[in-house]
Amino acid sequence: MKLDNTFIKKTKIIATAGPTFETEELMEKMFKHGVNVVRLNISHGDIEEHGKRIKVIKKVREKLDLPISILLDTKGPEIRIHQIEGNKLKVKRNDILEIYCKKEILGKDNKFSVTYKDLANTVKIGQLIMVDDGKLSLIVKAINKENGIVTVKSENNHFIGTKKAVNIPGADLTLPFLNEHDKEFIKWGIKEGIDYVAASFVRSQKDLINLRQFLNKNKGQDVLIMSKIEALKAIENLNEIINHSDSIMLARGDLGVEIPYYEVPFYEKLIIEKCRAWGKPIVIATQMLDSMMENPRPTRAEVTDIYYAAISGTDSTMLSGESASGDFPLESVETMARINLEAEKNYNYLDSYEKAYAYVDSSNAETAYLVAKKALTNDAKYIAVFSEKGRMINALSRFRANAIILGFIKDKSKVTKFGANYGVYAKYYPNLEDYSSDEKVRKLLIECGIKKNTKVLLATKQEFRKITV
Ligand SMILES: Nc1ncnc2c1ncn2[C@@H]1O[C@H](COP(=O)(O)OP(=O)(O)O)[C@@H](O)[C@H]1O
Ligand SMILES: C=C(OP(=O)(O)O)C(=O)O
Ligand SMILES: [K+]
Ligand SMILES: [Mg+2]
Repeated sequence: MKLDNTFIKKTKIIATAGPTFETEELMEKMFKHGVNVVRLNISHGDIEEHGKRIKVIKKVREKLDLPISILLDTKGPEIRIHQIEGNKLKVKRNDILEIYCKKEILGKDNKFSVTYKDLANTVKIGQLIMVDDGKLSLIVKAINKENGIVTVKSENNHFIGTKKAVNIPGADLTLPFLNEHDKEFIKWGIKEGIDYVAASFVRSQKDLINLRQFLNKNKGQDVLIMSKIEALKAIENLNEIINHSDSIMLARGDLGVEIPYYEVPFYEKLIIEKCRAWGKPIVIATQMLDSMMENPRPTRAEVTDIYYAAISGTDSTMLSGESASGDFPLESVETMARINLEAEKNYNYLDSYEKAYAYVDSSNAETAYLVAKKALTNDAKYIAVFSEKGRMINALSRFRANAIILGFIKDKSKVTKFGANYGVYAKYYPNLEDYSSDEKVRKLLIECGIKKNTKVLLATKQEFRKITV
């Protein structure tokens, strides 16, 4: 592991892989520019395609010796458009379109089909159907239940693509939380060594209990559950969902159409605060740099959005289409990293630290609290933690120590389990007893790219001390 580049930051970046972001060359650049977690969205693509990407991720992270995590994002109970001819169907304002739900057709000539067989029984005349995270609004004009065809009128111009998301705001969909497609992918993912499952459209703790059971039954005990808050029901059951999750993603794409879009910022602030208080990593996602799909520079609004997410205490910020299929994936990650770094300069570490203390609950927390305080009052840029399973590392991340947390972990399987955690870079290191030897620690830190004369705090769960490299 080399922590000597400009883009080593505390706020983590999750980037979605896709047709653009999948080559070895780009992966290497993206990892060096601040990507910490690669997201595979299984709403798009098959096992073979994602399998190729996992191979590349593993190869590059090994080459760079970086603890890059892999996140598998499920389909969940969602609606998507089937294949569109040429992946582009031009829709104009006031166009009349037919949506087929009982049979699959190739989308063209203002006709396309969707994955939800009950669509015609669910919608009502005058209701809104949203496509592509709300970028296209369709009003229901006629319903043919027998043939499963819903006729709609378009409110605006837009290009529809294959597998774009479809939302019916307020509707209760008759879809199971865990579908066969997701189960097959998750079983495969466990074998491939994924670190996180991002659970789409979680509605209650019951969904999460089922998912945990399914993971455990398939040897996925170590896989962390990241619940995506993107359904109205998830907002209603927020506390029980956070309680039953390892981490949370605020999936603003779907959420912004499932609830009124102007309520999203309120929930963003509330959910960051809840997750910070309960010590669960939180990810803010979707449209963070949407304009960079086509432009090399962000809008002022996007810069402000990322900055405020970071300074409000999010652990990670995410790239979706910007990295998966945009024209400027590397510029996007660099832009995001620079904004995150800027927010870190102005972050109120003291305030955050004091708030976290109110919720101390683990045996590691007392030492972590003292170490984090030392990092606040000293000029130590790094905290090197020697940990069996990483509990002490978790505790320190939670206190928002104002330092990069270098986690030396004995349990190899835990090394990539901190990708979404604020401040943490972990490395497999079985000789925890080396903590006591200044000489051995110095050598280790220099190997990790830390320069001579840098002040570093060393910690185990019992004690800590200072060292100058
Ligand atoms: N594996 C993939 N294959 C093809 N396109 C992808 C893939 N992953 C993402 N994309 C593209 O990037 C866009 C944004 O990514 P993402 O947020 O993951 O998907 P969505 O918004 O459709 O849920 C997608 O709509 C799709 O056009
Ligand atoms: C991240 C999201 O989920 P997906 O891209 O899978 O729809 C979202 O809805 O914001
Ligand atoms: K998904
Ligand atoms: Mg979504």
